[in-house]
Amino acid sequence: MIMKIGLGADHAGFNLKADLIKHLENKGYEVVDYGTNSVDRVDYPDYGKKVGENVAKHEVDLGILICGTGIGMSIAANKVKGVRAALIYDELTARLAKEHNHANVIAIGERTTDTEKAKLLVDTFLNAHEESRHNIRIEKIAKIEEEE
Ligand SMILES: O=C(CO)[C@H](O)[C@H](O)[C@H](O)COP(=O)(O)O
Repeated sequence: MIMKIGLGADHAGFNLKADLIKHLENKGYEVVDYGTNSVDRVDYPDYGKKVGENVAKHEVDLGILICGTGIGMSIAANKVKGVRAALIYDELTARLAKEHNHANVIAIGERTTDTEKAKLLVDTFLNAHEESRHNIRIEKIAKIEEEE
């Protein structure tokens, strides 16, 4: 089955989002663009929430969020129950976000990561596999949500 990936960005991530959408479509992924649709100033929590909710509802298999640094987007998306959003900034964090943290959302900074590197990080994340030895930790994260 073709993997469906939801992307969201604020104004500071709009251009990188467009580049990543083209990259993912060229690779055969189904892409859902949750905005924003221009470089007009918007608020990143609106897009972090939107993508996070669609990942949590399984409308898409994975989410990719882009803002200036990726930090705000990862904070916002992690407020949605069921989301494990990881800020990735090099090949190691891209790979371990999948292997160790079973991330279902990744966040990248357009102001901190150039386009070619961002494509490499996304590919690294997508090609990595969740390691089952970390299941107990993922379950403990889910339990924190139940305690709220
Ligand atoms: O990086 C971000 C949050 O972590 C966002 O892109 C913010 O919008 C950015 O930090 C500030 O953007 P602005 O263009 O200076 O308003």
